[in-house]
Amino acid sequence: MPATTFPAFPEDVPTHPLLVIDYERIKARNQDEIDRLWEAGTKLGFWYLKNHGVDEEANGMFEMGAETMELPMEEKMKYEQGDDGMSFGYKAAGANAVDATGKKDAVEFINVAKDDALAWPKQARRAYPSTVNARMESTITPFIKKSLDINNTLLEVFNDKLGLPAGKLLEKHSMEEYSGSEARVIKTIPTPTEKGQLLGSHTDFGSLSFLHNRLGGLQVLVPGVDTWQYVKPIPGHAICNIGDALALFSGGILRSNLHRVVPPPGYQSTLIRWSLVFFTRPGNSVPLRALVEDSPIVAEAVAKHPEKDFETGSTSYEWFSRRIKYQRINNRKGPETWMASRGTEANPEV
Ligand SMILES: O=C(O)CCC(=O)C(=O)O
Ligand SMILES: [Fe+2]
Repeated sequence: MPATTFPAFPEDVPTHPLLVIDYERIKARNQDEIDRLWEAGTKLGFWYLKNHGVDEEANGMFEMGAETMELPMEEKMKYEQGDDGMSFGYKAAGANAVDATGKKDAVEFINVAKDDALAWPKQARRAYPSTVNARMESTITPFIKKSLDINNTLLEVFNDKLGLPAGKLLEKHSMEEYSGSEARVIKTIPTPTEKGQLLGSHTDFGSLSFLHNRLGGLQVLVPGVDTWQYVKPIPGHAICNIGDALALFSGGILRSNLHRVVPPPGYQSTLIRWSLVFFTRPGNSVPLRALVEDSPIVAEAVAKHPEKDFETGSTSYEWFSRRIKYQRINNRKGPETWMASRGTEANPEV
């Protein structure tokens, strides 16, 4: 079972401070807190979230992840994602590239679709290992429901700040429509000689990510700074970030920032690294484009930058499955395959 206490993040390693947003105050629609969330979402696209009330469910998810990763490889591979662009299921370490050279990633993970968690005991999208099924009702569905609740509240706040009609962003993330929304538990075995990327530099594919980290390793590339900087895990604080879909809907006002995972610093590099994410993504049929007809604020942002392209011509499903598919080593033909997996980071103006 993953440990719940960890050696501290070393003091002499520089980190990038994120704004700390208090979820209780956001829920109460405190204007100062909303303004700080807006600042975080528009400047870097990353922030800490405290008072989110999901620690217990997150601990259960880490246990589910550990139980799953302990299954024999042959068993896990029965639930592998495959090479066609589906994300749900198991991904072995080394199945994805981390860069254009085709260097392999080092992270193993299990992804559970929000659609399966909400439909349980019916199967919506795919079957899972027994360790997932055993904890669907007790652990996974409660974690996913709480995470959805939090991300939906944040979406409502961004909706209003963007001057969109009430409920517009929630409509694009309907609970009923199938989507790429999923929970992910990631395990990374320490690799003493590895200094490079464990999970390649990327922007997130959907709208909002809600991340629970205990060891360091996550790094962000802050606008205007040319070196990667660690984000230090803080107990009880989730790390939240904006993905491509919200950046596109908002005409680039909200920022989908590059990030990656490298070995944790100092003594932490000798430990198994566990992380947990819930990704909120738009419904499969939703076109990814700036919502210019719905908000003068978005329309103005787009008009100010005619050089930028917010018309992807893709639905959320197409965007998401393309990115998953071309990260896969099995689909690799050359550096162009990696380029085909890129999102808004390939268009750094967005
Ligand atoms: O493990 C982490 O800290 C980050 C994971 C991540 O960025 C992702 O899965 O998209
Ligand atoms: Fe990510």
